[in-house]
Amino acid sequence: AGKAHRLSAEERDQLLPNLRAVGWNELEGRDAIFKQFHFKDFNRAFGFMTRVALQAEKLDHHPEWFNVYNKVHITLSTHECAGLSERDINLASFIEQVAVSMT
Ligand SMILES: C[C@H](O)[C@H](O)[C@H]1CNC2=NC(N)=NC(=O)C2=N1
Repeated sequence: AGKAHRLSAEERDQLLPNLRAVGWNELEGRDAIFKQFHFKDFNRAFGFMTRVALQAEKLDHHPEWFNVYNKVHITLSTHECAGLSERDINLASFIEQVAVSMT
C-alpha cells in the first residue's frame, strides 16, 4: 500500500455522498467520519464487530469504536495523514456490507 493522503475537496465530493446517504457524517473539529449502528442484541453487535475486526487486520486499517450492548459507534480516520483518506472510505464501505448482512 502506498502512503495515505488526506482526501482533497474534489475527492470528498466524489466519495462521501454515498456514505452520507447511509448515515456516515464528518466530525466537527476532527478530520474523520462517524456512524452509530444499532443491532437487535449484543450477539449481533459483536458478530458485526468480529467480522469488521478480521477485515481491519487484513487491511491494516482499524476502527476507533465504542460498544454498549447492541450499539456500536465507529470513527474512521488515518493516523498516517492525520485525517480522512481513501483507506477510511474503503473500510466504511466494507463495514456497510457487513452491517446490512447483520440487520
Ligand atoms: C503500524 C501500522 O501499520 C499503522 O499504525 C496502521 C494500523 N492501523 C491504522 N488504523 C487507522 N485507522 N489509521 C492508521 O493510520 C493506521 N495505521
